Amino acid sequence: MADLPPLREVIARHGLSASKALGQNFLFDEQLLDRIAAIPGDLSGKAVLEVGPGPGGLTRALLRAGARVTAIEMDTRCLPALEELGEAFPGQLKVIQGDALKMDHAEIMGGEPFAVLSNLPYNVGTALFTRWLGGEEWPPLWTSLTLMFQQEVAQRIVASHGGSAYGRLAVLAQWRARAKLAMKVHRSAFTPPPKVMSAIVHVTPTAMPNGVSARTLERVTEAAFGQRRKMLRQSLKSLPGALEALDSLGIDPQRRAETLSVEEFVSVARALG
Ligand SMILES: C[S@@+](CC[C@H](N)C(=O)[O-])C[C@H]1O[C@@H](n2cnc3c(N)ncnc32)[C@H](O)[C@@H]1O
Repeated sequence: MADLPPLREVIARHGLSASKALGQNFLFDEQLLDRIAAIPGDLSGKAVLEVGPGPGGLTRALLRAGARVTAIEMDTRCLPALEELGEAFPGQLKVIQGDALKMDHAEIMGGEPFAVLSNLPYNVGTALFTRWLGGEEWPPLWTSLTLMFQQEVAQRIVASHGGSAYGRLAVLAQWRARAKLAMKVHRSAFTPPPKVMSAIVHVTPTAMPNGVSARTLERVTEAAFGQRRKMLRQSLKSLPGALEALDSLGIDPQRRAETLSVEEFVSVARALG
């Protein structure tokens, strides 16, 4: 196995001071990085998409685990460090420079199933998460998502109905996938430390319920949680057929959005056709 220099040395040698504009907070603890790389299970020989490798901390853990990694990084300053890493693991690492939000990931991965691992800035992470979990096509080409979020967002993704964390993100993440909180990561593990705690969410696709369109479900949750303090009879009023759907399903229109389970949202969307 390749003998790699410590990450701090790599960063110093390549002058990779963390850029605030690019949301850079680096992880240096290699044991922690190995534990993160182990979350999706055995990656040996598997295709992995890593978004935002930065200086390559998680990347080296993935390569050590035997994964074939395609990494998309926006910051050109990181490329020489990633190139060095690629040389230490011949044939295992492909680096693509650019904005992951503007790329077709399935195409980049050559149509082959892949696991996604990523530690991204909050806004980019949420945008990609919504994209990976949205759309009518299911199952997706990705086999799992292992993503770092600020802890509060991670809790919203895995939330059950009945609480204030439950909302559109939870329904999106749970109606045809299993989402669990895999690991909490203390802010002090990052350089520089962010203001808030982080957590890693692990998502795996499940079967898509029959007769439901992703777009319709999205419209229902958008309307319901858009006015989450209101009763459904008010918040869903603007959606044609929604109040009739509640009636036919025996769902009390005086309930509020956060009391509806994921399954109940799915049945409302199914009734709307
Ligand atoms: C929070 S840092 C994490 C770096 C490294 N993975 C780690 O854990 O130490 C996020 C990385 O994502 C990169 N990045 C930010 N926005 C991006 C985008 N839209 N596409 C690709 N990379 C992006 C940043 O340049 C940065 O290297």
